[in-house]
Amino acid sequence: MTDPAAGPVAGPVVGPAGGPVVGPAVGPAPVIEMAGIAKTYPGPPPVHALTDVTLDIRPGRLAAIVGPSGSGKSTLLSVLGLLDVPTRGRYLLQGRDTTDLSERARTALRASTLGFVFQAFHLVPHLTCVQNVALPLVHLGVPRARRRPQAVAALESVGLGHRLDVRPTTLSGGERQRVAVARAIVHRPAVVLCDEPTGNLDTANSARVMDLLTGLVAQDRAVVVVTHEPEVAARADRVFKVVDGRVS
Ligand SMILES: Nc1ncnc2c1ncn2[C@@H]1O[C@H](COP(=O)(O)OP(=O)(O)OP(=O)(O)O)[C@@H](O)[C@H]1O
Repeated sequence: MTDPAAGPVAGPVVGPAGGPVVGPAVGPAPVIEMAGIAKTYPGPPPVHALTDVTLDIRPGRLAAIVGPSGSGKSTLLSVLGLLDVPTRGRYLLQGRDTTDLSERARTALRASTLGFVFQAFHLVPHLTCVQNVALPLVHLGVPRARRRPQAVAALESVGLGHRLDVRPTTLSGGERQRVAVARAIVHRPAVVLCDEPTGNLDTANSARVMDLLTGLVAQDRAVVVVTHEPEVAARADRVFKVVDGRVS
């Protein structure tokens, strides 16, 4: 597993055994493998939000999840993000079966392996940009002295090295989302999960955020984007279509 406290934001992803991720001719080994995943919300009445979902996500790839409203995209992202537990099926993250993890182990795995970007940014308004970006490092127990340099490096990597100590409320929407991207990558997660990351942005800022996300892909991270926007999906290496809880 990538050591989230190991240093700068950029750099090659390594495999579970510490060596480079080397896969079959089809591409690098999957970082995520789902087989037969189902999710039913109990209700009443019960809602079968996901049915028999089998997919894999590979490093160095941008995957888009598209589909009509209510089709199950957010549910799929929640399961991928270890925020929700499937009713059935198997979910391997970096080769580790997540199905029977305790809540505590699930939270720890989520914190070390995954980064999140949301449509509405979800920044803490009373913290500065650098404090917001350092939050995942606090949760991972990174020593205080190492947090700021890592957060600064992450903000520099999204072009915000000059806005370190201001509050995000003083920034534009595009800048706020770039802070959110910095927060998502500061601990060097293997996978970045994004829920409509450009949904609140104009065309120019959307393109800039997508450039950042494709830059992560170039660093061998896996990026997964739920989107309604065809121009975002058009940049994906793989598009998963969700219809009535089934993925194709
Ligand atoms: N907590 C919940 N309890 C019960 N049903 C839920 C819950 N969350 C979602 N659902 C239902 O599960 C189905 C899939 O919802 P989901 O939010 O995953 O769809 P979506 O594709 O993300 O939709 P949208 O594009 O509108 O955000 C819908 O029928 C929804 O009403």
